[in-house]
Amino acid sequence: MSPTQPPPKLLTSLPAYQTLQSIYTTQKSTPTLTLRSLFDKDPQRFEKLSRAYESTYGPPTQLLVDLSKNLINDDVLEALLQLAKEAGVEEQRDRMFAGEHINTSEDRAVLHTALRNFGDSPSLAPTSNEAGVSEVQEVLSHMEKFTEQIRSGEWKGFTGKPITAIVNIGIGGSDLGPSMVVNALTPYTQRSLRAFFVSNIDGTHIAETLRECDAETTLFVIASKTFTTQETMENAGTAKAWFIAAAASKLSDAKKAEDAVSKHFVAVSTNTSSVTQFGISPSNMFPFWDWVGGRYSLWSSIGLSIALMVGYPNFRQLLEGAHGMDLHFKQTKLEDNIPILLGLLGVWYGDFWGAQSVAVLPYDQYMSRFAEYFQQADMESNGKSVTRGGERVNYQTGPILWGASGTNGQHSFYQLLHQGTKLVPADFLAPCTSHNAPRADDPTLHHRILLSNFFAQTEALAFGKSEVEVREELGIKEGSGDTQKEALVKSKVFEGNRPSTSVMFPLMTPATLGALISMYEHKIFTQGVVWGVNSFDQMGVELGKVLAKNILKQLGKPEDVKGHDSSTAGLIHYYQKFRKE
Ligand SMILES: O=P(O)(O)OC[C@H]1O[C@@H](O)[C@@H](O)[C@@H](O)[C@@H]1O
Repeated sequence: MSPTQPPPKLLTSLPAYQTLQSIYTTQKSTPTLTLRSLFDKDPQRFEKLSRAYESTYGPPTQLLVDLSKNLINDDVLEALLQLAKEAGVEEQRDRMFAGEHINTSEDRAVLHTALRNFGDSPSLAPTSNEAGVSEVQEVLSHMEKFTEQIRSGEWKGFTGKPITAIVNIGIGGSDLGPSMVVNALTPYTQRSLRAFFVSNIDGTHIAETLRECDAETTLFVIASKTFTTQETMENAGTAKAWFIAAAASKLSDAKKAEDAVSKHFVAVSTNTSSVTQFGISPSNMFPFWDWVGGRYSLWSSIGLSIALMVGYPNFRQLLEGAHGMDLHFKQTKLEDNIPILLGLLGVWYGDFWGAQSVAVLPYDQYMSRFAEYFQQADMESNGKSVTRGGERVNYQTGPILWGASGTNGQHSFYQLLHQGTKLVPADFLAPCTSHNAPRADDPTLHHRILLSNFFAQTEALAFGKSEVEVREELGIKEGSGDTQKEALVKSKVFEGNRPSTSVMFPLMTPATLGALISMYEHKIFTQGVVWGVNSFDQMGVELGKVLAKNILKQLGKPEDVKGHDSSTAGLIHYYQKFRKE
């Protein structure tokens, strides 16, 4: 740990924690935080508790973040902001931007924000002289040149045909970001190019993808920060063997087939020697640096597949949109700082109301992978139970994050959101305008219906339907004496008071998406600081990897299966009995 960085205090030891705890306990006995009464009492609640974001950098980008349907009043908000101060959110934020090694366990800087700083905002630039920061623009230029060559057809495959399929082979941060963004920005993609993302070691993933591809027109992007990840290396090896076999049969020359690899394989990594060893020349390599965390890497050359699909200018706008939000996060006072407010709300629900999970619910089909992406970003960042100082926490840290795009979720899990026994704070996101107007006679019909559902759901969650209303609707007076009818009344009641945050934006554009991702990254950061954890390592993924390597060696013969508990040994023996070679 750098000497300038004191070990964090436990959240429960902060004075503002006690204030919040007492507000929570008091309101439990005499409910003060009921959304119906909060809205009734204050006609200005929406104006007071919604925040409009307008970018000051890059393409004009707007977001409306409505916090008013959250279980907060002035006292809660004040105490939460005080909590952010006591936890040192602003100081830690400034350390991150400056390039201090805030990833203490790995002794690394955390500078994904430097990847989207084009030099116009010196106040956000790192002061630490971290190796690689000065190369960012150079790598972007290489990406720009290469993506233009592929998209224009100037870059030819080994038989002289242009590239028509991009296969990104990577996993975790080297997969989820690019695949989520390519999906979200589908309207901006070059439709003559198809994108595939292979991540799983399950041979089905690569096999099904290769069935769709033609070696003559396919470009493989091998994306791995470390270039040692088992899944990626095996999938890349399989793709290379498939390619060489296809090229050899076409060219009838093994040497020429090997040479053809350079036209069809590029690498994105921090590990030049392993890339070279794999057989990809450094000229076909797009580097990045150890200060870019895997789950924060889509802004780096890991975004190559994005740039290939949407074009470099749109990729740049994605980065600019994110930078606009970085400026907001760095420069806006706490009470208007959207990522900080979102982060504090999460702490309020997790550590005081006992919420175990949060739902992310985009009403935009293009954002169907948004929740999946943020599962890694959030849960791998803050799923920790010791602080940066090594102290075991005595409170909840990162939530379980889940979600699906609207309206699909409504016909699936929303029942639990409305009437279940668990509190699930939810973020609802929606664009005001859709990219699609599938019906000629009424172009906006689908979107109007979609958005009416978006508005209705947060209203229903917040205000519910009281017993009085249900009785009135059914015409059943209190104490009717009919047990069946009484049960029906109870089952139709919606308690309401279920919190949500709504995020709206004019249209899903590259810059808007950049701003949204950056907003959530900084929310995760804020929470990590409040909880005192290191949001930038992922020690918890290691043990399983080590055990799997050992087990792999024992899968051959039953007598090799050693050193396991009876369950694990029994499962391996079952596999050995039924497997087919
Ligand atoms: O990009 P590489 O190095 O292949 O890592 C891929 C993924 O590996 C996992 O084990 C995690 O550590 C992720 O954070 C990471 O994104």
